[in-house]
Amino acid sequence: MDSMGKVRCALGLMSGTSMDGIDVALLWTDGDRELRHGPAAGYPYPDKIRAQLRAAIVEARGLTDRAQRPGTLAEVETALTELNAAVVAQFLAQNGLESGHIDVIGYHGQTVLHDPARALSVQLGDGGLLAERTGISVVYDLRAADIAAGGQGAPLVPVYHRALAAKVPELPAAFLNVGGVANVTWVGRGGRLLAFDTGPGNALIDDWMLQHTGEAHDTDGGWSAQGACDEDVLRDLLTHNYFGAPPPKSLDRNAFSADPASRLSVADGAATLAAFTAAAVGRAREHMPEEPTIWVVCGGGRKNRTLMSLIAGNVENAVVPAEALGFNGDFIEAEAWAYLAVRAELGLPITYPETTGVARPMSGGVFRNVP
Ligand SMILES: Nc1ncnc2c1ncn2[C@@H]1O[C@H](COP(=O)(O)OP(=O)(O)OP(=O)(O)O)[C@@H](O)[C@H]1O
Ligand SMILES: CC(=O)N[C@H]1[C@@H]2OC[C@@H](O2)[C@@H](O)[C@@H]1O[C@H](C)C(=O)O
Repeated sequence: MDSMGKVRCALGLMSGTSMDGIDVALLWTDGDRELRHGPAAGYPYPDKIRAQLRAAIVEARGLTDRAQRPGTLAEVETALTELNAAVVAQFLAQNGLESGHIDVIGYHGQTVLHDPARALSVQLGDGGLLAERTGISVVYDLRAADIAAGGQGAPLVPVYHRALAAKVPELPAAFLNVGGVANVTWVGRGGRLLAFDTGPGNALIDDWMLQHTGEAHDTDGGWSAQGACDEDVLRDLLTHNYFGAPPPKSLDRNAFSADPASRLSVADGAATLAAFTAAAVGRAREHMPEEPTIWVVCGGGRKNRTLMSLIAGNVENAVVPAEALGFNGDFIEAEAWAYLAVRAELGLPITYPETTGVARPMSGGVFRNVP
């Protein structure tokens, strides 16, 4: 498979479950092995949008169809899409680019509901409006075809992790993304894959910090480093039947509750919730065919030093931030959405039985060309 296809210039737009903002990354790729990384940048959500999204998540609980937009959902979707268009314009200007330089945008949007048991995963984001505003073709709703075909609709980043694995000295390797939720991709020799959400990532820690200190997260793990894990509470949290369940499996942002920790001090709560995320990563090993030689950690959670050392205590072999292999750990998911858009345009698979449980490898995406 040395034949290199046509290289396309793709822009990935990712807004993850942390609801912190929009990550943008440029990638030149043939949708296969050719990867050339361009500039990347993060644009935090304004407080107003963040508050609207928190309300939207509550409203979205009642949805029964991914296309429904009752209540404020339609208004929030339009505001969010306009914001993404403004961010694209800003990103292009900051990097001396014009819309004509970009072949395609891979647009994730914002997940407001993920319930694979009901074949429902809803991302707010209007691809048609984004194409109109930016003058660039858009591929979006990349989870839709997979979930309609009986897959989990998540995680989708594994096919990109597999492409990155070419840079890992020895397989099998695990790519661990610690965002709001945490997900892992195990890449074996010959590109064999296994992927699933491991459990909580930062979401419980973030919510805890916001509630008790008004801070958005446990910066660098400072609070958790001062606290002690409450083993009884941790045991209680780990009784959830998700961890022993075999993959495929994926999670909603709010699948777990921090209630068992409610009596703890701020520092002990942060330490216990970090220990919960790390222990869930440890439990993920039960499902892997072989121990990874290395754990490559991406996503904002890799900046929580307490969490990183707790993860290291729950796995065998090395745990390194993505930067150790030359990757930009803040933008792997945005790059992945650029990569997925190109694969979708080429009709290449983006999900597999081993990543989402879909019956056979599937392509996906909804396409909106420039009007
Ligand atoms: N300096 C830091 N110290 C501790 N945690 C941090 C730091 N910087 C970011 N984070 C954490 O990382 C989170 C953002 O991570 P990231 O952008 O990878 O998540 P996401 O992409 O929104 O989520 P997902 O992968 O679930 O879709 C923040 O909400 C915060 O919890
Ligand atoms: C439904 C949804 O948005 N899921 C996210 C979430 O955040 C992490 C984990 O849960 C993962 O399954 C997924 O995101 C990544 C980008 C993915 O699909 O690969």
